[in-house]
Amino acid sequence: MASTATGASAANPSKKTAATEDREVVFSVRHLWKVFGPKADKIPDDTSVTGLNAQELREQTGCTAAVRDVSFDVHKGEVFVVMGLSGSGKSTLVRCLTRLIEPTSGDLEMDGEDVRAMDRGTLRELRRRRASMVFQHFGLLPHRSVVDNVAYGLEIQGVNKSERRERATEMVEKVGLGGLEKRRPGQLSGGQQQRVGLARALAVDPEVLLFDEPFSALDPLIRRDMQEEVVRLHREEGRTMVFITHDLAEALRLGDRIALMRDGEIVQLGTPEEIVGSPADDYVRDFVRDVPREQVLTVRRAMRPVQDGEADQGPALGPDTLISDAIEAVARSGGAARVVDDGRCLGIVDHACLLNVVARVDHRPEEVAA
Ligand SMILES: Nc1ncnc2c1ncn2[C@@H]1O[C@H](COP(=O)(O)OP(=O)(O)OP(=O)(O)O)[C@@H](O)[C@H]1O
Repeated sequence: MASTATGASAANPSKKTAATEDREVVFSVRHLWKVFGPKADKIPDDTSVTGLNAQELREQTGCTAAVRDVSFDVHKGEVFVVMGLSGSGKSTLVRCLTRLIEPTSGDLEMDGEDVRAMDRGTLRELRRRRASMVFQHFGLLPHRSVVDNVAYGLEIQGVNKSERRERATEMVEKVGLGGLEKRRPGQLSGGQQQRVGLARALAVDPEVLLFDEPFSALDPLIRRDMQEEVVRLHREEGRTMVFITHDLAEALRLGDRIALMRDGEIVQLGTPEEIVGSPADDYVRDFVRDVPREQVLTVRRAMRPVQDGEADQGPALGPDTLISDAIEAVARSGGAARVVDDGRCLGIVDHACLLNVVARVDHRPEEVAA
C-alpha cells in the first residue's frame, strides 16, 4: 500500500488537522524508499517485487525495505510522531530526513530545498543548524561540565566563547537544570542527562528537533516528566518536532499528528483522535484497542444533531472538549450539553452519545432507535 499524506482519516477531520493543513511545510517526503541488501536500488522500480510482503521480499531478493514508498509532510510548528513496533522502520525513516541514512529513492525536501541533491558541506550545515537530533543515548562528553556539554554544538559552529557560555547557560535554565551547570554528566541522573542532551540540541536553535526514542531508557515517572518538558517547550516555542516512539501513550500525549508504521509503510497518518476514533484497518484498530477513548476523543465525534428547543439549553462545551470532560459536565447538569463554536450550536451530547463513544458503539442514538 502506498502511504500518502492524505492517509489521515477524512471521516471526522478535527480542528487540529484543519489547522496543520494551512501551515508551511518543513519536510516534504514523496515516495521515499530505503532498501537494505543486494541491488537495493533496483527494488523500488521493480513492480514484480514491490507488491511482496516483508518476508517474501527478503526470501526472493535478500533485501529489507525498511522504508517503503512513504509520502508525508511535516508542517511548521507541529509535533509529528513516528510510531510503530520494533523494526517497523521508524529510525530509518527519520534518519533519511537528514541523510544520516541515504535514501534509496524518492523525493525529499526541507523548506523547499532538495535534500537529496545537497553536497556534504550543505548537509553538515543542515544537521548542525537546521535539524538537530536528540538521541536515546545522548552522547554527552563525560569530562565536560553540563554547561560545556550544552555549548558543544555552538563550539562546532564556531560561536565565540562568551556567547556560547551565555546561550548554554540560558538553555540549561530552560530545561530545568539551573544550579547544576558545573556538574559532570556522571553526577546526574538519567533524566537529568537527557535534559542536558535536550538543552544541547536546543542551544543551536534548530528549526526542527528530531527525537529518536529519547526517553525509552528512562523510568516511567522521569519519562512522564520529560514528556511534559517537551510539551512545555513546544507550547512556549512552537518549534517543529519529529518524535520517534514505539509507545502509543507517548505518541498520543505528544503528537499533533501520528504516522503509524508497519513493515516500512505508513498504515495511517492522522491526529490522535483520528487514529483512535477511525482506525484505518484492523492492524491500527488492534494497536489502539486499549486506549481510554474518552481521554483522546472529543465531543465532535460524539455529538448528535440538535432537535427543536435544544439549541439554547444546557451547558455549552467547545467542540474540542474531551469526552471525559463532557461526561463530567453532563453528569453535573443532569441533562444534555450543547456543542458550541463561535456562538453557533453544532450539536448535542447527552448520556447516550457519550456512552456510545466509551463503549465503542459507533452508530448514533437515532439509528439505534430506528
Ligand atoms: N543497516 C541495515 N542493514 C540491513 N537491515 C537494516 C539495517 N538497518 C535497519 N535494518 C532493518 O530495517 C528494518 C527497520 O529498522 P529500523 O531500525 O528503522 O526500525 P525501528 O522501527 O526504528 O525499530 P526499533 O524500534 O527497534 O529501533 C528492520 O527490519 C531492520 O532489521
